[in-house]
Amino acid sequence: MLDKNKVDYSLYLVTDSTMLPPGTTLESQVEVALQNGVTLVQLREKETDTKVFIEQALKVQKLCHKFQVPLIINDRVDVALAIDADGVHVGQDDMPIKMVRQLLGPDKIIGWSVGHEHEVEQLAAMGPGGVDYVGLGMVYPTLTKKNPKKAPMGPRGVSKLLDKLQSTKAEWCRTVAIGGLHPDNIPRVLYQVASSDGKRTLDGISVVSDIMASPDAGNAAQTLRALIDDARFQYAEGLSPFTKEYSFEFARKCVQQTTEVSPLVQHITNKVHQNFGANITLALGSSPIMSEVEPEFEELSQVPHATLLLNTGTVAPFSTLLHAMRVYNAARRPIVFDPVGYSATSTRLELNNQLLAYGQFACIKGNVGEILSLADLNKGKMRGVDAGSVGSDISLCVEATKIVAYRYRTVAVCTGQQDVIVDGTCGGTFRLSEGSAGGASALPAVIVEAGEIPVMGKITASGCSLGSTIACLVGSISDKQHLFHAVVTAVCLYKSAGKIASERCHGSGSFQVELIDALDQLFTENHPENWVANVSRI
Ligand SMILES: Nc1ncnc2c1ncn2[C@@H]1O[C@H](COP(=O)(O)OP(=O)(O)O)[C@@H](O)[C@H]1O
Ligand SMILES: Cc1ncsc1CCOP(=O)(O)O
Ligand SMILES: [Mg+2]
Repeated sequence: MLDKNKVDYSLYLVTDSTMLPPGTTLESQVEVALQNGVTLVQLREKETDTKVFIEQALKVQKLCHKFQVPLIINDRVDVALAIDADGVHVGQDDMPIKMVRQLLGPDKIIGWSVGHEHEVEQLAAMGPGGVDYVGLGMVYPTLTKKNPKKAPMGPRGVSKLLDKLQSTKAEWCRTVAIGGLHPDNIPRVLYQVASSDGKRTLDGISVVSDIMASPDAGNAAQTLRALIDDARFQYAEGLSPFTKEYSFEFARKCVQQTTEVSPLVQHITNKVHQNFGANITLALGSSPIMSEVEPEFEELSQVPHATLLLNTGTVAPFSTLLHAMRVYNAARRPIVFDPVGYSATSTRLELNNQLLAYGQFACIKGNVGEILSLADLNKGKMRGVDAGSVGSDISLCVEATKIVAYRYRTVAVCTGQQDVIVDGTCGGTFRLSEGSAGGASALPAVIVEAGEIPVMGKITASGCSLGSTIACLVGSISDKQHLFHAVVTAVCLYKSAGKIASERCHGSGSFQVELIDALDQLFTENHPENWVANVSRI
């Protein structure tokens, strides 16, 4: 007899026989998946007639019994009743939960597809007698769901739904994430998804194509099982010791590589920054390309060492920003995100939040106003795109930068007289169902400074151009090299050039020109030990 409180949701297979590879059947795929660690099965056959569906359900049920794994039927309450399945999964447009419960009785499992906070409120209002678990998503785009009604929400969107489950006290409700989940993004999703209070993490992940469409479904399931059991998230190699000698050596190598590979830096940036950013990119031995033409994004992203600078300064159309982000994420090429004027208007806030909810960024860079707002530590909204007068409290800046780095699993940079850089990518562990441990405060952080350089804050697009600089250097590194160090190198280089330029210039007009000259010079000479900016670990 099923005890629905003891169900293991960790690896939940949802079937789809339209994607079976040649030589396999629905049953053969399910069987090898069960042999290799699947803990729950849902029969989801949208295009099958009732008679065949029941035949299939009985066969799959036999397999599930053999492995003592519960079988859930998608949508068809009648089929579930007819074969005495363990539960039913319904979507938002299917039979209402109350009716499903009346038909199934209290002991069966009811799952619901949930993508919006108000749906969580509804299930909370129904109490423990309603929904037993929710499928949260979709996390990433997937071909499995044809014409999806929901936009991908990314790990951040899923976390927000967990927050809602917490605030509505729906503690009985179990959760799995679904949509576009594969071995290359699952550890990150499991690590990243947690309620803000850290008390709620996912109970499992749900996959369709990764197993059903695999020519070796056993191996696919085993890989997923291992990732879940390993409970570790690893973005890059462990953090190297941050000694001065190591930093110089890394910086030299990083500049050298940038010269050698000349990264293509696609800029989707504001009009104010375009010319300046292109010249800075050239000074750093890289190739700028300003493009907002969606059909060419994919081709650009495939160029070796392509990098994307995504700057929301004069707000390119949302679809363009989103498309570029998807393309570069899919190509596993780095994106440097500069949410200019993040909370200056509600339009910007909404747009930036949507990008942040879905995408994965190598680096998020902002001025103090932007980073404080991103960390929810800014009182009130920003007045414009410049930092304003909020920036004097360095410990608050460090706290905010850590929150941003942790929340978005990125290298976060907060600019100002002192630049704060925090590494949120270095890895960690997750535990299904047990809440998230650790947190932002333990992340490695450094401060880069070269004294007060007021003129740096007095030219427009100086922050944006730091974004270009970061993108150039980040574009040059390999997967195995440490992203954090590349960002630190870029920030040091830029700050050092700013210091030199400020001494050579006659005012903010000539500062721009001197800044490009100084960057060019420092980059060409490549002697990081002579850079004037100081890096200190905090
Ligand atoms: N008072 C200052 N002293 C030294 N460097 C500064 C100062 N203000 C800004 N910078 C530098 O200028 C660049 C732009 O920073 P900031 O003005 O904070 O960003 P934004 O241009 O996005 O508003 C960064 O590289 C930052 O380090
Ligand atoms: C003035 C202005 N308006 C929209 S974007 C922009 C440039 C902002 O540049 P930065 O963030 O580097 O100061
Ligand atoms: Mg800026």
